[in-house]
Amino acid sequence: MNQVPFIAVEGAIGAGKTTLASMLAAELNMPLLKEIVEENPFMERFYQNLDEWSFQLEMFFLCNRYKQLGDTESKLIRQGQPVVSDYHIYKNLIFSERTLKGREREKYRQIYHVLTDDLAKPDIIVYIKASLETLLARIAKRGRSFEQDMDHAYLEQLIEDYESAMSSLAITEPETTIITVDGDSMDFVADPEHFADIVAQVKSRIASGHPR
Ligand SMILES: Nc1ncnc2c1ncn2[C@@H]1O[C@H](COP(=O)(O)OP(=O)(O)OP(=O)(O)O)[C@@H](O)[C@H]1O
Ligand SMILES: Nc1nc(=O)c2ncn([C@H]3C[C@H](O)[C@@H](CO)O3)c2[nH]1
Repeated sequence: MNQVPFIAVEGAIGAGKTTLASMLAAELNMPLLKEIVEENPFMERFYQNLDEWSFQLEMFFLCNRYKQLGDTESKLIRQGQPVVSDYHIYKNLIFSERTLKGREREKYRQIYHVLTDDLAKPDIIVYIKASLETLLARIAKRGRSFEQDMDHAYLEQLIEDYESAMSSLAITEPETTIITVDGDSMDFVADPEHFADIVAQVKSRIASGHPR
């Protein structure tokens, strides 16, 4: 691995990505790339009517992430600086394949590939895998109003979509190391030993060397 790793934290809604990414960035003394969700003007309407608002919402997320990652690439990654991000660009496809249909899905796929195929890919993905019960508890704890009536079937489906996505990334991006964290049993917030265990895994992958 490059001595200056690009680390992305991923997992379904409420898994703890931002929390863990912030903790890792502080612990490893790396800059944090954090997505600002509240700026998305379609969020509330999307959760009220998925079919009507999916395309606008997915395009907004895609354009924002493209800009943010493009900037990060030129300011940090290409300058030899490490970074910890609270998302992987691939999540756009995980969500859009679930929320879009027909011509919109096809058009979105094409735009996704045009925009993202040449972006830097993370060296390490820390994938927080958590059950529906855990995700619902964390979504309730965070208390964003637009997420409180989320369809459980949608969330359950996303858990499966994340599982498939991580399996396909392991094949299509073999140079990326995926560290899976059991988000139900590993409480990196409450238990310092659990966090230390995750840090040790990340450090060992960095030390093991793996060209980007
Ligand atoms: N290991 C944990 N134990 C207990 N609470 C946690 C844990 N991780 C995160 N939380 C809490 O769960 C809520 C969701 O966490 P966070 O915002 O980090 O999730 P996320 O995966 O970034 O969410 P999103 O998918 O919406 O971006 C927050 O209130 C956070 O404080
Ligand atoms: N449809 C859709 N596409 C995405 O790319 C995407 N990324 C995040 N989210 C939702 C999950 C949380 O509610 C909230 C914060 O992560 O935004 C998304 N929803």
